[in-house]
Amino acid sequence: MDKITRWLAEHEIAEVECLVPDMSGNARGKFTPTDKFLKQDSRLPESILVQTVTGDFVDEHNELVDPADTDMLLVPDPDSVRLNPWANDPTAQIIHDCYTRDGRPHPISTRNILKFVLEKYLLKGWKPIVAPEVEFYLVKRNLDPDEKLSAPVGRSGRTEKTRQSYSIDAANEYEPIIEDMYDFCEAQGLDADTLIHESGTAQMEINFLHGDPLQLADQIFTFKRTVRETALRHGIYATFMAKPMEDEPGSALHLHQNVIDVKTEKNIFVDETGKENSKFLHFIGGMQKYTPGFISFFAPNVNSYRRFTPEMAAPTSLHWGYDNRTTGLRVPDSSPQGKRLENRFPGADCNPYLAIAASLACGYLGMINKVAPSAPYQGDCSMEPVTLPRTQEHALNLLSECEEAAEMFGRKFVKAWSAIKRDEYEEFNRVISSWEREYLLLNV
Ligand SMILES: NC(=O)CC[C@H](N)C(=O)O
Repeated sequence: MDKITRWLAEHEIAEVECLVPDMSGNARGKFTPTDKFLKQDSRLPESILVQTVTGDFVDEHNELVDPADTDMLLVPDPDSVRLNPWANDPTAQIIHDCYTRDGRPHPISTRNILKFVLEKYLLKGWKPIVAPEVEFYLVKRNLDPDEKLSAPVGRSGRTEKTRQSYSIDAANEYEPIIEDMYDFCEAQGLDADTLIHESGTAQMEINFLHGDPLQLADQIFTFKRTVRETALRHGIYATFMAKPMEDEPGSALHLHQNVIDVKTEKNIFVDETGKENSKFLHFIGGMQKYTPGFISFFAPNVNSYRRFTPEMAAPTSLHWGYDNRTTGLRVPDSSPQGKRLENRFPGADCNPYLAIAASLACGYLGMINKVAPSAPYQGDCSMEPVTLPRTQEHALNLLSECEEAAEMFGRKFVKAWSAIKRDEYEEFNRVISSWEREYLLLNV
């Protein structure tokens, strides 16, 4: 706490945002005046952990959280203290770890789930390293959900024909927003590296520098808030929805991952001569074998499954390949120390703690169980049959059959996640879509 106290004093902080990521990876919490924050233990009701983008989850059977909705204990993580650059008064934002009242890491906190997976690595003397890339769209403000909410912004009215990844002119068009975004990132110490204009109109991608998985999950959590806030200040919205527009590419959260030996800090995916070794192949094998069971963490919303279509550089099957962007698992060209696997399955809409935890869990299981991968895929993999689940229901059924997911994430967590996501799926299914009305109302 000393480190935090000093930091708050140094920055003359008046208020502290005590933040906890919810099930969707969004920020929940409370504001506390600094003096109160320093004097009291922080507490919040346990039920915020089961909140999602669709609102509060009603725990009918009182199984997931304590029926009395007791407070859980919050412990601020000194490594997550950041300035909130858009607040009026000097404000700090601090991510908190959640504990049960008897002092155990809370089993339903998504940040804890990532920590559980990292502990498994540590027991083997390993430390994973990740580098995320996050895509998002800037969209016009429109509060009517029946209208095309997500019309992209842009003077040039680019269409599919003129779609250009990496276009500097397109990125320049959004320069004022992007400049503010960078300023805010810098003020918060986020390692946002390069920004490019992606192939969708007004679609951007930010690459993060590689580093510690928990730190980077915290950074993405903070970055999403930052991007939404910056866009609002410019009178537009930013969306991390996986597939916001039918005719534009979806948005991904690609994860580059490798593992180092804690003692030597050497990449365990290569041997002394720099050649990739069996651990690397088993890591890939694990990603192939266990991704179906864990896919609901890469694709957490009903909309996420619309992204898995063969066009637009999104994955549709479990193949892997060398420097092949049509496969869901890609081995980029690299130096030996940089040998890594890019997981292209997660959508930008995922909870970064859970997506990173799931991805590392699959690789870990592959190494532990020595799972052999298929042969690397050559050529255009988007021509292959779609084998990834196309619905949330299918993904949740795969999760329920995956004993390893319950072992890695904890039974209570998987139960909570499944209950919440099935509930959302049922709610979505109740809604008669405009497509159904258009084609079926008068024709069947
Ligand atoms: N940068 C890319 O490779 C495009 C990825 C694509 N937008 C997806 O949804 O997966």
